[in-house]
Amino acid sequence: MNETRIEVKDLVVRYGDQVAVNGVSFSVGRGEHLTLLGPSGCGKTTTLRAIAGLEQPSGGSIRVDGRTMYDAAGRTNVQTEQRGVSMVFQSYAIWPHMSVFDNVAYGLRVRKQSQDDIKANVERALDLVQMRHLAERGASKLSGGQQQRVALARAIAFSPTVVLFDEPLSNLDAKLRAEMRVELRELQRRLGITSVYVTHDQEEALAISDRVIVMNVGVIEQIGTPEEIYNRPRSRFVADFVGSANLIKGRPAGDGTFVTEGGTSLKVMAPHTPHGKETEVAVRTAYIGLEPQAGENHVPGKVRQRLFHGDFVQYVVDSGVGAMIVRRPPTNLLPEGADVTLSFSPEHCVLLEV
Ligand SMILES: Nc1ncnc2c1ncn2[C@@H]1O[C@H](COP(=O)(O)OP(=O)(O)OP(=O)(O)O)[C@@H](O)[C@H]1O
Repeated sequence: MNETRIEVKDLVVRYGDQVAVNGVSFSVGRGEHLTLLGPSGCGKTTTLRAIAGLEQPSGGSIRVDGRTMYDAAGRTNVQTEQRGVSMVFQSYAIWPHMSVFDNVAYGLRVRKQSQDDIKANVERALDLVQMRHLAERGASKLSGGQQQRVALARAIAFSPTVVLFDEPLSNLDAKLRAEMRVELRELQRRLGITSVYVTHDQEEALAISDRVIVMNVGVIEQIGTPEEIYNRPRSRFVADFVGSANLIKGRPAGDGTFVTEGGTSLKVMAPHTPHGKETEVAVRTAYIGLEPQAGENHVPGKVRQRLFHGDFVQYVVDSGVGAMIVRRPPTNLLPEGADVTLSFSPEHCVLLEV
């Protein structure tokens, strides 16, 4: 995993006056699944397309498997077809008038493989996505999930070293998307594919990635494993965009203590050094209990609202540190108006840097 397969350094991409990607650097290890996550317009698709050679950067460098694909200084810019990378798009981009087999074979024919190789490679790819039994079917007669599998088979048929995914599951309904995530992750691990994946869906990013890059307005906000991003958000943006968190304003008072605007003293953890005196702590909604626990921060409160979601219950609790959202399992339901003690450990009370 430590062997670097993709290296992006100080990447800048402009559209006219607008800077879409503003100095982005990261690397992807062999067999790693890295996800670029961020809101619409943050530059994640542009970054991915630049790696594929579909976008012309104006600064920085891109290396894949030790080969320089783009280098502003050295004026290198390798053509898309010569980069050895494969891409799966949101809109499947499969041809409805062709059979499943021909769709998958297309890229191999373009690469002038022999008939025998084409047959073997198409069948292997279709086996991997469990679509071989539908090889002769017309692509227009497939469900959304099956079409996406064909697109995936086509992307892996020529054994690319790197696969780039641009929101490949976003056209599927929620249930199928959840199923395909599991399949995709399984396939990616089994084949040891090095991949960069773009999504705006934070749940998807956390579920399927080895590491996640959170982007905002053309720059990287944070890079880390899904657990690091969730448990140790660096900024208000990350705490807010990934998962759900309560943000409490105040200032650090030394010795791992944080004093809220309302004067409540909390024990916190500080994985990052805060920039200013006024800052915030983030407390995940899933990490707050409603009864006292030894060694935790305690804040008295009253349940203002209870929303039953099925898989969990969401409480809005008015407290001395503001209105706090709390997610609990759907058992031992508390009524609205109940007096509670908000309880969360210092480890889950994360001081934000910015
Ligand atoms: N072809 C283009 N011409 C001009 N501006 C563009 C072009 N493509 C993207 N942009 C702009 O560049 C910025 C980054 O776009 P990009 O598509 O990379 O964002 P994104 O994070 O992938 O968003 P989305 O999820 O909506 O695709 C946006 O402000 C966008 O409007």
